[in-house]
Amino acid sequence: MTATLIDGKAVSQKVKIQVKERVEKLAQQGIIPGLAVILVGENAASLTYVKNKKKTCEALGMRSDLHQYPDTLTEQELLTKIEELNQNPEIHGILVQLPLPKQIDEFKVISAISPEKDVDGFHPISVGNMMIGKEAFLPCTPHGIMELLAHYNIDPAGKHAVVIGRSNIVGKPIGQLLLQKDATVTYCHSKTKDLASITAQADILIAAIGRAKFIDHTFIKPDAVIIDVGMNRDENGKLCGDVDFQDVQETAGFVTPVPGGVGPMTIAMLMGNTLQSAEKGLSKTK
Ligand SMILES: NC(=O)C1=CN([C@@H]2O[C@H](COP(=O)(O)OP(=O)(O)OC[C@H]3O[C@@H](n4cnc5c(N)ncnc54)[C@H](OP(=O)(O)O)[C@@H]3O)[C@@H](O)[C@H]2O)C=CC1
Ligand SMILES: Nc1nc(=O)c2c([nH]1)NC[C@@H]1CN(c3ccc(C(=O)N[C@@H](CCC(=O)O)C(=O)O)cc3)C=[N+]21
Repeated sequence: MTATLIDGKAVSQKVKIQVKERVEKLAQQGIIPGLAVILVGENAASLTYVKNKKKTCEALGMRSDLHQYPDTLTEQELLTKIEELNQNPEIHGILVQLPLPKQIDEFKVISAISPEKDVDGFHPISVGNMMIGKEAFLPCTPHGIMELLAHYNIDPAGKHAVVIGRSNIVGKPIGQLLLQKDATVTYCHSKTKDLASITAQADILIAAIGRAKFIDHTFIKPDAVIIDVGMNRDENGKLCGDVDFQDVQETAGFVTPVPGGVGPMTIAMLMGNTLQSAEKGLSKTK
């Protein structure tokens, strides 16, 4: 038996259709959801993400402004720009593309974004609210993964979920969201000993490592759900995930491809958060 494909592209289309309908409703009241994306430097992965976001915003009738700067930008210049966007009523979401050049303190920058416009869900207030299960913008990649699981009727309750990676943007928050859905969660990272013996116990395995095709069938339990977050280039320069997609086919129960898995869901969730921010702004002014 080959694994069932978790089709992130198809699920993201459905999400985007729903977003588009709500954008059209807002437009009748004269409001266009606006996303501001700040890109400092020329990180290749960031450029692809930025391009996809712009395209999607346009397709959904949303506004997207790209603010692009050379990697010599100072921290103060960036903070001034963020303050200006915080004040701009036509902008409902602000996203600062990570990583930032080393002269800029990432924490300072993220903390400067108004939590009401923090559509990435990276502000400490958003993170705190998410942790205690209160309303917050959820980080797009983990939120997209939860939507994928729900769409395929994969209920995390009582399952052993193993997360490889503990970054603030993917690893840590996906573990939290799975915990909220009653999974038993184990985090692994670069200091974990005997990784394969732990991942082999996973009913749901989340790979957020950043190493091309690192996870093969020897890491996984038969019929496990494998979610591949990685965005890497293989030896031929082709986009690939952290999972060796071909090699796990006969062992896994479900698997996400790269491209076409988690990535498109990340974009769809970002559009959803920006729309939600615009809708909230409207209800406040009423
Ligand atoms: N599809 C999407 O929408 C998105 C994809 N990505 C991609 O996902 C991947 C992860 O991103 P991100 O979380 O930002 O990456 P980080 O580099 O911040 O984190 C990588 C994590 O993997 C762990 N790790 C590294 N090597 C090993 C190893 N040999 N064994 C076990 N654990 C290891 C690290 O451990 P330690 O903490 O000990 O260093 C770290 O916690 C990247 O490929 C990125 O491009 C990211 C965001 C969105
Ligand atoms: N502040 C911030 N927030 C982020 O969410 C963030 C970030 N910085 N920095 C970089 C990473 C990476 N990331 C991706 C999202 C979507 C795709 C994506 O759309 N991938 C598609 C297509 C890729 C292609 O074809 O090139 C796919 O997997 O099918 C990729 C990568 C978000 N990140």
